[in-house]
Amino acid sequence: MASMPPRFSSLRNRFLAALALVVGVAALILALIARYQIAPILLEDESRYASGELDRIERALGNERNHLQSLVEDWAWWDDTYAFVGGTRPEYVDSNLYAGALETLGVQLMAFFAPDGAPYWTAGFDRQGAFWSCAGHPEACEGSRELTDQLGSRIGQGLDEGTHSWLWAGDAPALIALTPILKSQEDAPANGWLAMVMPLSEALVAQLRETTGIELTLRGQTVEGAMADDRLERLSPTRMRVTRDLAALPAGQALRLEATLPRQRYQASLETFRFALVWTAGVLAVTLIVVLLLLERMILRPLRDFARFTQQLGRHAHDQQTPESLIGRRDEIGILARAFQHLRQCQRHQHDLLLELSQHDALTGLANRRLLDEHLGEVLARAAQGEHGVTLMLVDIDHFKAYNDHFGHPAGDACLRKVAETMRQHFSRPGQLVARTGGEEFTVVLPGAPPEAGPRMAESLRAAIERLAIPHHPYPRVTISVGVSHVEAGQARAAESLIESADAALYAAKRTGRNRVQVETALNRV
Ligand SMILES: Nc1nc2c(ncn2[C@@H]2O[C@H](COP(=O)(O)OP(=O)(O)OP(=O)(O)O)[C@@H](O)[C@H]2O)c(=O)[nH]1
Repeated sequence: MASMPPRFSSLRNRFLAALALVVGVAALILALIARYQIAPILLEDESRYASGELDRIERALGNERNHLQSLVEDWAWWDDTYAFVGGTRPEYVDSNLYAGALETLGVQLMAFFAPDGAPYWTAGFDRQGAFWSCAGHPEACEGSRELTDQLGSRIGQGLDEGTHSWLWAGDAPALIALTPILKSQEDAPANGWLAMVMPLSEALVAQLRETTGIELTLRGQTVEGAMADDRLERLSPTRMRVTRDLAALPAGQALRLEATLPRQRYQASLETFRFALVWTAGVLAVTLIVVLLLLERMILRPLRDFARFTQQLGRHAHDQQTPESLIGRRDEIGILARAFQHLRQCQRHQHDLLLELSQHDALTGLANRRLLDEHLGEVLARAAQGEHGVTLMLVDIDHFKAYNDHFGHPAGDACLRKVAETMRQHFSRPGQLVARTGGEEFTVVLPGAPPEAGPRMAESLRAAIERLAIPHHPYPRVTISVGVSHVEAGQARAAESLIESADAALYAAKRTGRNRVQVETALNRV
């Protein structure tokens, strides 16, 4: 008999386990997507943002550069300057190249060059802020000639006659602008070059910080080989440092732009992603719960009821009807329940048929010996308990061989059926049983009949058969002989004994002429 499945193999638990596995795999895939798809996109976006911020600083620096270029062009295209480098205006030094003038311009160094790049005049401030102004190299007045040498050699190598500007990444970072000295009105050749150097001082950097809103530093840096790309260093979940090297003089040096930026853009994107994820997970979880509840209600619970019902059938309640809650369903479970019900009905029908066949005689439909034995055993047991007495009759058709021989076997069968039907009608009360126990021999069990009723009832049967008036040959009609035995209420008597007595009485009836009833003699009683 089938039993309920072990806990784990129940449909519900297996489904839940499979679901947990699917959810786990989905979570893992989601984590991998977040790690290898989403996070790189967000980080890439963050790098773009950082580079954009550096671009802004560079543009702000460019504005300073433009300002310096305008300044140097103003001075270089001034006729006094042209005359000064031509040697015809020496008072230019006193009236223009003094400390206050350079401070006002915000310039650290002004260098006038001859057309071949040789320094003509330099004026500026040294590291300590001391002002100098002298002809030729700054060295001549104890200044550093590193920058003027660099510019001089560039002029010497031949520059086109436009304005040039560079970043300076020496000891003190600075902006340089260099332009040819030209006459303002006439179309005269350049009379040399003027360079102005504006320090990228702490004040200027502070101003850049203010205009861009970015925390930044500028410093000279030695570089080897090609200029590296922007470098981004994530310092913490909320801060990052981005670095860019800007091409600068002298060769091998770069001006390093370093900005510390907040990571709120990345954090905000991450937060949005998490928010979407949490809500999606929440909606999915609620959906899953609803699906599980529906599954439990629509499929699993009815299936469990069905399984429980079939188990009960196996154990005891064989006749129990399939519950209406299952039969009445319109879904597949209802179809299954109805098909099951139909199968059970067929099975019951087959069972009844088999029982009928195994307990009844095929020709007459009367009980057979098996049913007789069962029934006789039961009524004798009740008789032994004093419930009632039992009368038993053995009935045999007289000269039936002769009947068969004369009328043929099929007619013999018809005769047997007629006799059997008459006997059935005769003894049709509850508890009374007529069995065919031989070819033309029958046994009748009559519980509850008093001892004196047996012979009377047997006689009545005999007369009824005779009244059928079934023609015989060479005898006038079909008759029967009956042997009767009886057991009284409260007496214990074996079935064999009762049958033997009736058989002996039947034998006596045959011997004494047939077509008669013979009751057992006391001698036959055991
Ligand atoms: N037609 C038919 N005949 C059967 C059937 N079963 C047994 N018989 C016949 O019943 C006959 C019984 O004959 P016997 O036992 O010699 O008894 P009898 O001729 O009735 O003689 P007595 O019993 O002494 O009166 C046999 O010829 C069997 O072939 C059956 O199912 N159908």
